[in-house]
Amino acid sequence: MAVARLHAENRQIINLRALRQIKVGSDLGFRGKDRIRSSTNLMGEEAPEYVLNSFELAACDSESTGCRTATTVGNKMYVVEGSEDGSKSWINVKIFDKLTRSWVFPTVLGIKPVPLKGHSALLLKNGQLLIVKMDSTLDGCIWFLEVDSPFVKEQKKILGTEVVAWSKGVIGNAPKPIVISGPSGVGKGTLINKLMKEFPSRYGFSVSHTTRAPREKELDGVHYHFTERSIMEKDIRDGKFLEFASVHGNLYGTSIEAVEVVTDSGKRCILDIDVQGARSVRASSLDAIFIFITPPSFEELEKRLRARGTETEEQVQKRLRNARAELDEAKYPGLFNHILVNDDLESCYENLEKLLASDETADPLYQSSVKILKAHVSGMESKADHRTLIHCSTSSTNAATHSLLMLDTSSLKGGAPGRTRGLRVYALGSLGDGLNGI
Ligand SMILES: Nc1nc2c(ncn2[C@@H]2O[C@H](COP(=O)(O)OP(=O)(O)O)[C@@H](O)[C@H]2O)c(=O)[nH]1
Ligand SMILES: Nc1ncnc2c1ncn2[C@@H]1O[C@H](COP(=O)(O)OP(=O)(O)O)[C@@H](O)[C@H]1O
Repeated sequence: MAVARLHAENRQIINLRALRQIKVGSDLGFRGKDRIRSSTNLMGEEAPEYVLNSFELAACDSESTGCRTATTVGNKMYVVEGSEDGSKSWINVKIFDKLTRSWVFPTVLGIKPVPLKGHSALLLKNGQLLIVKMDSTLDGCIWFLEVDSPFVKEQKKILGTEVVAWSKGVIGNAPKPIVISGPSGVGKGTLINKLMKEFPSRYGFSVSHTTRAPREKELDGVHYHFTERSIMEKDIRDGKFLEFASVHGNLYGTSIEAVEVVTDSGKRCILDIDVQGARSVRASSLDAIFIFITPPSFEELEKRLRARGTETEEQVQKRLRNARAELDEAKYPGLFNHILVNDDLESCYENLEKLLASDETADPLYQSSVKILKAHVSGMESKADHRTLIHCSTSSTNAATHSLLMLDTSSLKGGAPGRTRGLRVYALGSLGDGLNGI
């Protein structure tokens, strides 16, 4: 019934949409051969607007010339274009300012959906473009380009340029990442190692970048990505980091990729970062659980730090000074969800395990062999309704079929720079492979 009603509603809207379609491109420097589709501005419009163009009309061109979409938001038109040419693939976002009639090349933050052989775009009410990649699995086809979101507005002020930011859409809710902080020598590493050893397939460690020198037994890419300050600073400017901080005189940071490598492997991500980093993650799009590990006494902390024997006396002194500040900052209300005292190692570990188990009832990660060959997205967002239709041609076996998916964007969490989680996808049309009610 619901499916039939949707189809009926959509047929009416197609006609309205035909009248509203704007043809752009002739005066914008596009080559005549390129096809451009434009979506009208949904921002500020009260009435729900939704469309379903015919598949042939809407399907995006994925020839070797690539694929472009153009979406208007206020006085700006956001052009997303990408192509894969042999071994080279590229993706580009540019903005046409209709007032000055000039092109602007924005700072592009986040991880891009490369390769982008073809795509379809739709402007959502929250200032994000929904981008559906073609020739991609269902799990990898949904992306968001934030063009007018609070995050992008803030970055524009900081960077003084136009900014857009990518995030990948993740179907379902994976369990929240875990941020573990605490003073140097309290036992964070020991507890995390124990957890990873006992549950290697459940937890994965976010490998940070640091400018400090490796310790004797530390391996590059395993304990840290050891890097040069100038390289790390450039990557920070390029928006590759979720957070970073200067700790004990060195630069430390969590790259977006470090977290994504873990979550993409279906594991729960553990971050070992300092209190400043924890604050930044709190303010970011990453929806995490924050745990502070505290020592039974300051004397015991000093004893452990010295017994570890990895620091010079000067470094030990610096770490102890910073430890006092961190222990104070941890009391700041609303920063840490849990504070665990690491007195006896076994009982602290047991408490940590219990705490994590109580939060592990989230949905399993969704994996699908269904491939989106071509797609067209159309929205039906209103204040109460955040559903989007994806009209696509799919393939799960050798045969391609035309299908209709509905994407529920009402409970999205996170966003750029990182992942947009909590997407729900429902199959409305002919999709096999157990897709109904994902
Ligand atoms: N903000 C931030 N802090 C980090 C990161 N990685 C490690 N840290 C913190 O940097 C501090 C020093 O770490 P490290 O040099 O390994 O020394 P340790 O804590 O004495 O083992 C610790 O408080 C870590 O939690 C990161 O990516 N970001
Ligand atoms: N509960 C504990 N009791 C005694 N020693 C501990 C305890 N937890 C950790 N340690 C020891 O303290 C030292 C510092 O621990 P580590 O995990 O390296 O701390 P962090 O990662 O917080 O800097 C290590 O030598 C470790 O074996």
